[in-house]
Amino acid sequence: MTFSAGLSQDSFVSTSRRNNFFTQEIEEIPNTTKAVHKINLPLSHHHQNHRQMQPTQPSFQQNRRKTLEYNNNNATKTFDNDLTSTITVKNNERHVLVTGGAGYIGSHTVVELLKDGYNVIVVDNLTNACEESLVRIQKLSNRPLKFYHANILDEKILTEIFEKYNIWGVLHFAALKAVGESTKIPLEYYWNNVTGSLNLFRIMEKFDVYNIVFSSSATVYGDPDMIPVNEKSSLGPVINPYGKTKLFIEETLRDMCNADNKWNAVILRYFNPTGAHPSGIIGENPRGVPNNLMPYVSQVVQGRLPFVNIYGDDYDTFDGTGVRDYIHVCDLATGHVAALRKLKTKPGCVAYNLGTGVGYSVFQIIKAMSRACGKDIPYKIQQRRPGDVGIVTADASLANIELDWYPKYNLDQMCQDLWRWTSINPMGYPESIIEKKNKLQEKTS
Ligand SMILES: O=c1ccn([C@@H]2O[C@H](COP(=O)(O)OP(=O)(O)O[C@H]3O[C@H](CO)[C@@H](O)[C@H](O)[C@H]3O)[C@@H](O)[C@H]2O)c(=O)[nH]1
Repeated sequence: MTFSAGLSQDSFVSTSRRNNFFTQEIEEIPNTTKAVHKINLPLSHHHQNHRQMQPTQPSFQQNRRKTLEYNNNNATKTFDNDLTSTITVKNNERHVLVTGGAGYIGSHTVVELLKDGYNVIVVDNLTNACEESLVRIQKLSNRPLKFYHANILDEKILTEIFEKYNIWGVLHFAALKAVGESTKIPLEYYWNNVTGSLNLFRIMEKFDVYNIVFSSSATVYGDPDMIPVNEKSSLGPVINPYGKTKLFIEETLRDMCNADNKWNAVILRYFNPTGAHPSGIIGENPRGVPNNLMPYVSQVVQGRLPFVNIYGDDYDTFDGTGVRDYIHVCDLATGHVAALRKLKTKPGCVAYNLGTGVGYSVFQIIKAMSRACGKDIPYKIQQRRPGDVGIVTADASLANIELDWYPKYNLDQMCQDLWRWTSINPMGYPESIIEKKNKLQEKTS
């Protein structure tokens, strides 16, 4: 039987809103020695009369791979627009490298990094991310970034990047991330996530770059012995290969920091990221049928899926459905900026939970999404999903105290922002030339 959760309409974002604000032009520049793309960024109406954003040719010699370098010669030192307050760009020639910066959490973090004045280089192989997010990030933050379409397993390209730029630290997001998929193709997960990370760490060490922020997950706690879970809780056992890769990389970083005090690592354990940038311009772009609850619910609202499967209503929770600690992706993003600040104090290896400390059940999530979109949401109660636990919430007081980081967004805001992003971008990001080519190559190989 299918039920439906409908609540009074608190706020409604019209699905008729469409994002025609961004019109990306990508043009192949015929050049015998370089395969480059030119990106023309659209202008904010605030700036159209004052300045022109002109793409420039990449200044580096790279002729064997697809590399994009976004540039904006006329970037101003201060700016304001309707999305950000006035921001002073610091004069800091040092860069941070963001692996996986085109993905969901990475892209929102890059916006915050650019706002905070960092010079950002993104490395992303675009397997689970879209190049379009990078175009939009620059629009949002009104600052350029540099992008390498590359895999972290590629020692040669990483070496070139470290040779070329004065890199101060690395934010390491790049990873395969689907729990279910990891049980089917474990070798891919160990190869990409573990070997890729080891490759990155070795190259960092070679170039005397010892500052890293690592994207970990609450999954490292396994089935936690106490709720809310704090950083002193025991780690593992973790049953799926995805979670094992996170735990192994954490352990590697701890060993590296213990062995050599030049290394500093801030490990961030995310709870359940959701929402999207409040502008509705960047957000999560799941490929295929989403595994996670929030994007799944959102596709049900869109009519792309018929109903929400509620995996179990017999847990020992107040309404029987699973309870999780959902956190707005923009709060996670500011957590990374706080982590970089922490790295400047040379803390050794430290781990922090990033969550709100508040748990919501599956029923509460469906109701909150219903309020955000003003529609009834059909659902069906199903068997428990294998591997799920009843309740996981964070004790994030360590991050509050030591990082001076506090989440700002509540559940209704998370749902409203998610729904705004979904309404404006019903099918996610448009595919770039690179992604189309990748797909074609996958089909023909
Ligand atoms: O279609 C769905 C999907 C999920 N759920 C339930 O919703 C809750 C949240 O599930 P989901 O969104 O899949 O998140 P988690 O299973 O909590 O896993 C997330 O959070 C973990 C950290 O806690 C990360 O390690 C994972 O990568 C990330 O997917 C759970 O109670 C699920 O049983 C449903 O009822 N129906």
